[in-house]
Amino acid sequence: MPKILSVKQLYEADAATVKNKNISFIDLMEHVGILCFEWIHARLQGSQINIQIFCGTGNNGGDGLVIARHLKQYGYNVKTNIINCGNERSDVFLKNYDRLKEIGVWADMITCETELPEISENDMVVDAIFGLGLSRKPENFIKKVIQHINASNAYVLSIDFPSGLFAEKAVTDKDSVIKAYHTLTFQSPKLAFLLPENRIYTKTWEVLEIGLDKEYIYNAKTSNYLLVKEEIKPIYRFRDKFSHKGDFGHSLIIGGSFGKIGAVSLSAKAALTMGSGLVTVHIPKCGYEILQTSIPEVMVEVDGDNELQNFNFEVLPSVIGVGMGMGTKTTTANGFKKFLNTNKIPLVIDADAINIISKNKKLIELIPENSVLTPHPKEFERLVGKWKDDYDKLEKLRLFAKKHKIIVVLKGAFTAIAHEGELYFNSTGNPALATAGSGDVLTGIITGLIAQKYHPFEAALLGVYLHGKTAEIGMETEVYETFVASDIIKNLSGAIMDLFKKEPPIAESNPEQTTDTKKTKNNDDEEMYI
Ligand SMILES: NC(=O)C1=CN([C@@H]2O[C@H](COP(=O)(O)OP(=O)(O)OC[C@H]3O[C@@H](n4cnc5c(N)ncnc54)[C@H](OP(=O)(O)O)[C@@H]3O)[C@@H](O)[C@H]2O)[C@@H](O)CC1
Ligand SMILES: Nc1ncnc2c1ncn2[C@@H]1O[C@H](COP(=O)(O)OP(=O)(O)O)[C@@H](O)[C@H]1O
Ligand SMILES: [K+]
Repeated sequence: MPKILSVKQLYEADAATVKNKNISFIDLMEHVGILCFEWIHARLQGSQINIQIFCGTGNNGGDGLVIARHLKQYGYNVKTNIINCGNERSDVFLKNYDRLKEIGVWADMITCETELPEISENDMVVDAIFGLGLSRKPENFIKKVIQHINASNAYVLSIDFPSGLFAEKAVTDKDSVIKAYHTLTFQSPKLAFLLPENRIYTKTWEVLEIGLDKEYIYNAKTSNYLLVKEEIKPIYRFRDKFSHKGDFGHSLIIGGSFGKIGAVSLSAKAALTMGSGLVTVHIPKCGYEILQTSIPEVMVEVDGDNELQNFNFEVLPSVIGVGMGMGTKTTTANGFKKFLNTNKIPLVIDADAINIISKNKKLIELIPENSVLTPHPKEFERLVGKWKDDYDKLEKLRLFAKKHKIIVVLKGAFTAIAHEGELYFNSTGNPALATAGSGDVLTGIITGLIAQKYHPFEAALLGVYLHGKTAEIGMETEVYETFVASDIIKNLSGAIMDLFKKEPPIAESNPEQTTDTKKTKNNDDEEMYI
């Protein structure tokens, strides 16, 4: 599973690569710079626009100088600006400065505000001011440079990081960070890119595999991972020829109230479509006919007139998904508490069931081990209280799931699945999923998987991944706005088939051989410059 490495680990991986691969750091930087150059060249195809490269004086700036040299050698219009960030100049920065001079290019040294170059909105800016080595928030003159770039409206490509964005802690001054269109980041996805509070600093990003020492990365310990197809595929189980519906479990979906029967209907349909052998819904009477006519495959039990009261279901389910459209009225809340007191069946807890638990936190202790909670951020906040920033939120998530021995699926653009102190960030999905009932479908999918004896943790990983993939498939024929929750269910089959679709072979990146790139992209709708 792609690891989200820390800054310290990335520096260690660098050192291990230099040591074990018998490659000098300057050659490694050359390799990295060429990968970035190739990325730009593939998109610009020789276009004679102005490219302005802003370099710091550390190794991020060194990358910028390598990019500048190769662009220049390919005949691009390049202007290289070196920002005097401090007294330090890294060795490889200086070497690359000389190499640029050797091909007859003198970079402009910018040391104060009055020297800031004009940037047209038609220019392309390459931001190589700070990367991993950002040690404090940019201030004074450097902050002015960053603001100048941001105000230009030019397309900004950041190298490794948008300059000014910390890798592992929150930004305290929004005006001191580059707002990139796209970021080419090296080797590992960065936690900073997965957090909603950082969304303004890079619209899109992708990982360039730069060939750092595999053994180091294999052994590196982390508790943050990016969830990608290669890791999901082995979780999926094929059906045996002689299997029958009894092998695939019985999902019970509990929820609904007057006006919100659709939520249960979506969950039930999703559990069924995901392969649950049987599905029963336990709903208030007002939903009886709706459910019976809309999903004939599903069995219906009723309880209360317009909202649930007793939770006295008669079936013996393998798993229960509970909370969708349920409401939090006192009668329902009391019935739910009684149910939690006696229940031993694994649960998938969503929406109002989470809200009821949040109002009476003692109920958390009654949640069976390995149950799955699927809050969106607001529901999670009701459960654990406010957080300082998104890093704090992730720590709360990690601790909450570990302490209560449950799996928490914190929904969002990069849904985070917390299990045993580790976090798994989903890589699929897009804003088409920001639509009514999308979460209800996710609960149904996870419930349907647990019914089929997937471990709840595996069900959460597979369910979240497939849910996101349906929206990517949807965008082959639709736009974000027209995609609705029922389309998620419709595309589930495509999402499963996609797991086994043959991808064109991806060459592995090797620092000694600079033409190969291996990429992990965060989305498909990256804005091209041309
Ligand atoms: N493994 C990999 O991924 C590879 C990484 N590579 C590249 O190396 C990059 C990391 O390079 P790096 O370590 O030299 O740090 P970098 O980001 O250039 O900044 C350090 C300089 O900035 C300064 N400085 C910091 N904050 C400041 C502030 N607020 N205001 C003013 N100054 C500030 C700091 O000064 P100091 O804090 O020491 O005073 C120092 O001079 C990485 O992002 C990637 O691009 C590839 O080439 C090879 C493989
Ligand atoms: N911008 C986005 N990118 C990817 N996934 C998203 C995005 N917005 C929402 N989602 C996904 O859509 C689902 C929304 O769930 P939720 O907020 O509970 O919706 P509802 O309450 O309408 O059912 C979650 O799985 C979430 O991860
Ligand atoms: K940068």
